[in-house]
Amino acid sequence: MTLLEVKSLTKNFGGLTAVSDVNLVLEEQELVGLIGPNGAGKTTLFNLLTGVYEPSEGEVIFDGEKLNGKKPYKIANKGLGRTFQNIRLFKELSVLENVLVAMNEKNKEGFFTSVLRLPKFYQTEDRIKNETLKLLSIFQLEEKAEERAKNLSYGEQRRLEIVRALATQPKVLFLDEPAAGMNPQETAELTELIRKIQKEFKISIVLIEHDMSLVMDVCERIYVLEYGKLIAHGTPNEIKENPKVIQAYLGGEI
Ligand SMILES: Nc1ncnc2c1ncn2[C@@H]1O[C@H](COP(=O)(O)OP(=O)(O)OP(=O)(O)O)[C@@H](O)[C@H]1O
Repeated sequence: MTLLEVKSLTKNFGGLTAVSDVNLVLEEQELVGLIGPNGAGKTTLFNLLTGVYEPSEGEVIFDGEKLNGKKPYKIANKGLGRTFQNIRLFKELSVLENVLVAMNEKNKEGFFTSVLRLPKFYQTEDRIKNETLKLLSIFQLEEKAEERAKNLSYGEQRRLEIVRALATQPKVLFLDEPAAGMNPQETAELTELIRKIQKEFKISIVLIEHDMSLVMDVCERIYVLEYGKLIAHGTPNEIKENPKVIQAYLGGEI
């Protein structure tokens, strides 16, 4: 079933069209790549889909509902989770607290339950903590639960960002260059993790990534952007052999 539909999406910044007439679909439980040279419009497209920017033209339809004009937190609550290119953790908070903050919006107790610390409040708190620890264990971060985020290795911080996005219980997870700055070992582990996330959480994933081996390895379909326009889409094998894609990446020197 189609989960997300993007119709003729365009974003202008003054005279620059960063995203131009883009159409794409995302099915349930699909793992899709979004690639393209630097400045192609990939992050802008993520920002349009998650409500950070309003489209200049076009529509974003999620689960049959038009998202245009909705605030980012409303869109997140509807089930679109994301990570950012630059790490955005609360560095002074513990790993556990970082995830609890992300979960908070989804699990808000009634005002009186919270303020009066009724039994339900503690039950909910315990349940959330247990769920969080379970989530952390999938990402091999359980033993670091009490560690401050700033003391984690780079790869661990990136994994924690993904945990935070998953804590909002998304139906679609947008990962913006999750392997950026990772060494080959960390990238290989991340590749496995992305597969595991899709299977265990049964969600759709859209992945922006410059590491082509990662993209070709995990994605079922790939969309290619160049100068804001979609120039190709297809399976990894089709994309690898597409002359327009080769031209975009290698400037015609095949
Ligand atoms: N807020 C903004 N104001 C003006 N121009 C912008 C803004 N955000 C992005 N752009 C421009 O839009 C174009 C697309 O940028 P975007 O960051 O979406 O590309 P990208 O494909 O994600 O690139 P990269 O792979 O380098 O991250 C670029 O020319 C960029 O300079």
